[in-house]
Amino acid sequence: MNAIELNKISKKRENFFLEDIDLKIPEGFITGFIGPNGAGKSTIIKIIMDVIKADNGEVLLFGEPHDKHMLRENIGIVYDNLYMYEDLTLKQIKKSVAPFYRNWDEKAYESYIEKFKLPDNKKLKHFSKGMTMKASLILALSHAPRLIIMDEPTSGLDPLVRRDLLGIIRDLMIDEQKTVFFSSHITTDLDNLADYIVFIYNGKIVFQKDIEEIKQTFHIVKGHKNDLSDNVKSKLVSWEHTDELFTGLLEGSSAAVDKNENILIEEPTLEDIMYYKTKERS
Ligand SMILES: Nc1ncnc2c1ncn2[C@@H]1O[C@H](COP(=O)(O)OP(=O)(O)OP(=O)(O)O)[C@@H](O)[C@H]1O
Repeated sequence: MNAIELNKISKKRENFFLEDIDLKIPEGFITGFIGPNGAGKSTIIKIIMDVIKADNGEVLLFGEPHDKHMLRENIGIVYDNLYMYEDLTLKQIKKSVAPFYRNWDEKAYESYIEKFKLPDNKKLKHFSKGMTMKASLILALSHAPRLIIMDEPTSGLDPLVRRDLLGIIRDLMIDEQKTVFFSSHITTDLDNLADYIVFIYNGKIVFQKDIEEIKQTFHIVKGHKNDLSDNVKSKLVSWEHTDELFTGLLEGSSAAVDKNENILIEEPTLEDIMYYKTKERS
């Protein structure tokens, strides 16, 4: 079953156009949603959450069209919005939101408070950014949603807090088999976490693949500039070079270039793929 399915979604904004977006987010996995600033990630998340309407196309959540009840009960959204409640404690916020959820699980809330080591009787204005993000995650998790959507949860966090938060998400998957849809322009967050990657650029989906397929599809190719023949160039998505050396991204079988023993083939990071794919298109 797909947790999220977008069929031919379009949305026009002043200087931006989301065009014919088809997307399938499978249940039970972590899907990373990557793309540079302004690519359209938040716009798509807002369309999924019914905060803004698409001009055309269809959104299905667990196979059903949008409906307020289904959205509230089944989706936990985690983003940087708790600053609106900075004069309240997490306990006070919890008291006001819990009655809206049929499946609110007070025991789960308390165990997350303990696990994440958050003081829930302290005003949010005294929380660090990382603590606020964990608070948002606790509120989302405590109503037992089937799907957790995180919009840039790690942006603005220092590397240690980011690692801590990513560890929490990983543990959630081991313990509870949640479905997570996680947008980030910090691709290193997703290198060892995501099962699937959706890559968006300029309002278009560049690819959606599982991590294994990505490893088989993309290769970093390196060598001396003299080995950057027209034949090698024709196989590369894009490349760059100094006076001596070149580095590029190959999409497809590495057999296309590995006959040349001076050429090195390496596994790319998601950042490499995003970098060279956006170079191709710019
Ligand atoms: N309310 C709005 N009205 C008009 N244009 C908008 C509005 N919100 C966003 N945009 C434009 O839509 C485009 C996509 O923005 P969006 O926030 O979806 O990108 P993003 O991939 O989430 O980027 P980031 O990583 O920077 O958050 C941008 O060009 C942005 O300027």
